[in-house]
Amino acid sequence: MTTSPLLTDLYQLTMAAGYWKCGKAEQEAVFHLFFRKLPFSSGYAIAAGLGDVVKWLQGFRFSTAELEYLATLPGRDGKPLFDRGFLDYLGTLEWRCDVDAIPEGTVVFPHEPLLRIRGPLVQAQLAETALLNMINFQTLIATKSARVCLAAQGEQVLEFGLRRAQGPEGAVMASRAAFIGGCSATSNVLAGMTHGIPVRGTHAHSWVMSFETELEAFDAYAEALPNNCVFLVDTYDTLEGVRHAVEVGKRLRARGHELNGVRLDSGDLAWLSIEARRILDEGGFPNAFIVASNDLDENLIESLKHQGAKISVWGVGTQMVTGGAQPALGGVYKLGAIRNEAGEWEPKIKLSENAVKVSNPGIQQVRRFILNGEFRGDAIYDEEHGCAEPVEIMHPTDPTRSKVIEAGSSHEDLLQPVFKGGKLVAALPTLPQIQDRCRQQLTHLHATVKRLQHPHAYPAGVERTLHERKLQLIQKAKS
Ligand SMILES: Nc1ncnc2c1ncn2[C@@H]1O[C@H](COP(=O)(O)OP(=O)(O)OP(=O)(O)O)[C@@H](O)[C@H]1O
Ligand SMILES: O=P(O)(O)OC[C@H]1O[C@H](OP(=O)(O)OP(=O)(O)O)[C@H](O)[C@@H]1O
Ligand SMILES: O=C(O)c1cccnc1
Repeated sequence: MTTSPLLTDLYQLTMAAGYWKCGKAEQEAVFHLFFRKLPFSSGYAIAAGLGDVVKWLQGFRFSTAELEYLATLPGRDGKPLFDRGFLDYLGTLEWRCDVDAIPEGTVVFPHEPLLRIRGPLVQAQLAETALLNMINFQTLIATKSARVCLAAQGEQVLEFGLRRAQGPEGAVMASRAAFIGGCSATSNVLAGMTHGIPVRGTHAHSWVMSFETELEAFDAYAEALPNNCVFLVDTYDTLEGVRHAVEVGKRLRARGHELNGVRLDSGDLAWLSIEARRILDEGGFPNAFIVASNDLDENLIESLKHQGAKISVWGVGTQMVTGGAQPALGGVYKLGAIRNEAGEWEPKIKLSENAVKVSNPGIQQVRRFILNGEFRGDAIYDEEHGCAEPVEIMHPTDPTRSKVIEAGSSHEDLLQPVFKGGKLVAALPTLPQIQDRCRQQLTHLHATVKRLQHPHAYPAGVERTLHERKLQLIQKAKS
């Protein structure tokens, strides 16, 4: 993954040049990264991408070659866009901001800051685009994966998406995020090496097609790779293919190996899997599993389960790594407060005709309330002012709806320090630990919030006193 600070939009650099010129570059600011709408009409999302964010921030330094490239960029009059003095200043920059983040694998909801960046305005601004790129995509895919894995009800889900992913880096990031959401393994060998994700695979139709007969193809595969025998059975006739797998499986067993399973990749997967199961069981292979693939997603998996499909491993490619019908999460990065010349924090707000787009002001934190092991509600509050007791949260866009947090709830604050003054202060979890966190988190959500369609809305909103200060700021900005 690139760690170049040029992984940004040009306007970040032109604004940076402007901040430098007008003496605001070092002014302290706080930005929050959040999304406004859950993807896939899901009841929750899974935070992901922080691991790559940390690597990118650790490498945040402009190299001589990068500065030389910037020096070649023309303004609209053809003269250099950037002052030499500004480029020299960029050359001295090292990451000095505080970063607080919601740990990867945490369930998150609209308007909750997944990242909070506090430090020199110019640095926080220059990080915006790369942070959005990494968090938006991985949060989208981790959420998709969590939905698919919940639909699979604990059965293995293999991520097969590399060939259909959004480019090579997108594919590796997608494999990482899919693993966080609950996938057991990936077919992407580079993601295996880069992130330590288990790699798995079967074989393609080309293997079968390159032989005269299917039987010959399975025999040759069993000879060459006797410890990796999952035969793709649908090249010519699926159930005939299963019978061939059984025949070859018996010869394999005689050599001291075992037929691991078969893969179905077309046709009616419910009916075929039931028939294939019968053939495998009657043939003496009750432990051979049935893998299914073919443009699967969470809804198809749920439907196949309702139909009684005898599938126990799910291969999911395109829909997993692209997000399918929703190819992007619309996360944004907004200024929450800026320190004025008197040294006080000034809350900032972005107005909009559209209530959902009016940003929350202040230095925000997210407090999650838990009762009897269940997540009961999240309050976005201003850390400078705290939460007023009893805690009341307002619906993000409909202030007529609010919820008072039940007495006796315990709570935890979700944003945790990752960088202090530019230094990494957190011990980063391993990918299996992040996956485990995701699995644990989901057990604390009520089943109705996890429903694939029309889920119950989890109460996540703005704490009352922050809401009131927000209304005052709106009034002030309008007048
Ligand atoms: N029992 C089922 N219930 C619901 N959807 C199914 C069922 N069986 C398969 N599907 C899905 O229906 C779609 C069928 O895909 P498609 O129309 O491409 O046919 P196909 O079986 O793949 O044919 P081929 O690959 O030979 O062209 C796939 O997304 C598949 O996962
Ligand atoms: O359907 P997806 O969820 O995207 O899963 C990946 C797909 O990629 C392969 O098909 P492809 O036709 O590319 O190659 P094959 O010959 O191995 O089937 C595989 O058989 C799956 O159908
Ligand atoms: O190993 C497999 O079965 C596989 C790998 C990539 C894409 N589809 C299937």
